[in-house]
Amino acid sequence: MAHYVDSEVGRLVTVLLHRPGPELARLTPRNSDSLLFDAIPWVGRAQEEHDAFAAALRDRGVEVLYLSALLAETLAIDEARTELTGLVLADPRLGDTLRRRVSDHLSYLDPAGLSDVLIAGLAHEELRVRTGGLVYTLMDQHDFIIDPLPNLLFTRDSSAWVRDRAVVSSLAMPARRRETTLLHTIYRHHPRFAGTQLVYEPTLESVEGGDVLLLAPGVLAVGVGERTTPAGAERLARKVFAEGLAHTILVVPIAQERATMHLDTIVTMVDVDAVLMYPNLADALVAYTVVAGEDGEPQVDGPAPFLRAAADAMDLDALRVIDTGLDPVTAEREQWDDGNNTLAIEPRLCVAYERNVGTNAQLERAGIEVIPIPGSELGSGRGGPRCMSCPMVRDPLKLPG
Ligand SMILES: NC(=O)NCCC[C@H](N)C(=O)O
Repeated sequence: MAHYVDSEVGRLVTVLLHRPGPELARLTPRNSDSLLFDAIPWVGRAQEEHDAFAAALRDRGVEVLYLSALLAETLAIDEARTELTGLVLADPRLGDTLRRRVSDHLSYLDPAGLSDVLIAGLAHEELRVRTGGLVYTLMDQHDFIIDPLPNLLFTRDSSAWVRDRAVVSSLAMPARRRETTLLHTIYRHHPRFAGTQLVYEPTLESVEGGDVLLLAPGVLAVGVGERTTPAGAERLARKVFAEGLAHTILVVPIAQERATMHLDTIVTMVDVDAVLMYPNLADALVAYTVVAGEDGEPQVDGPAPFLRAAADAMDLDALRVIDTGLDPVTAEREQWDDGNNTLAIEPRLCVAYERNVGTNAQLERAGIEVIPIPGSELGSGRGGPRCMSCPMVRDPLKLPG
């Protein structure tokens, strides 16, 4: 199976999603901040919304893969099972006694059951033991023995594909770090990905998929801010240059704030030469242009206005810019609600949250067809259709002219 992605907008063939499940039911007012949710989602409704998202993609001929199914299939392989349970059991919080109890508990689970626990976590009350030692005894009943992964929903961030290589992210926030161990094991053990080379690994400097945009074949934009660090962008640049996956990387500083946690919260592509962009930042955004020097080391030029640097790198006269929202206040509201965060199915066709009516009208006016999906519950984690999807196959982009 050839996985291949060289743009944001080439016809989408295969995408990885995660249908949210019991891990969302772990969110409480007590833990939602540290688990990176702004509200407590209604789980059943979030699942309905997600099913509508998956159906919209399937209706357009896209193959939808589910992360939990890939994980369960991977866990049927002994080596993968040993690797992932080993990582969970290595948590120093457990101590030896509780570690033995957890190990016993996991050993009785079939691959699907183990997949469920690795995603939804294990609560204190779910581990029924007569004696769990000091650690179990002193744990609060609200504590988790294995932390849940509610942000697995945002499959964009934990991995991304650049041409035929997988970038397994190194996630910045403690609440998300274990997500990448699942992807790392899936890509190295699941038969579907046999022979896949990894360009990035979870132990390296922070890089998150939401910050990586494939502006055009050979041209990447990488946001650096709350999540991806300059060191991560530099490491990624060195790797993609060494493997001939790109000739130019635009490194784009973004404010270290929740509203702009990833580059794809302020800019996404909707056509080969058009971006949907948060107007309150459009003019201020700059980019450093990074190319490979003769010694293979990244060479940095700039800064220059982002839109100018991007057009130059993409060999365009200019990028067409469509504004999020109609006025500064609507723009700010709709940017917060992921109005910017569209997923292109092909040039001029994208999926967007229905609630962002001003932005979606702007898109339609600019000739971009919008497939609206509900997202009132899904959005409580602050992520839209692009965040919730990891394209694995897109048709190679044919550039105009
Ligand atoms: N690419 C994205 O912007 N992904 C959204 C991630 C939301 C998640 N609650 C987080 O804070 O990481």
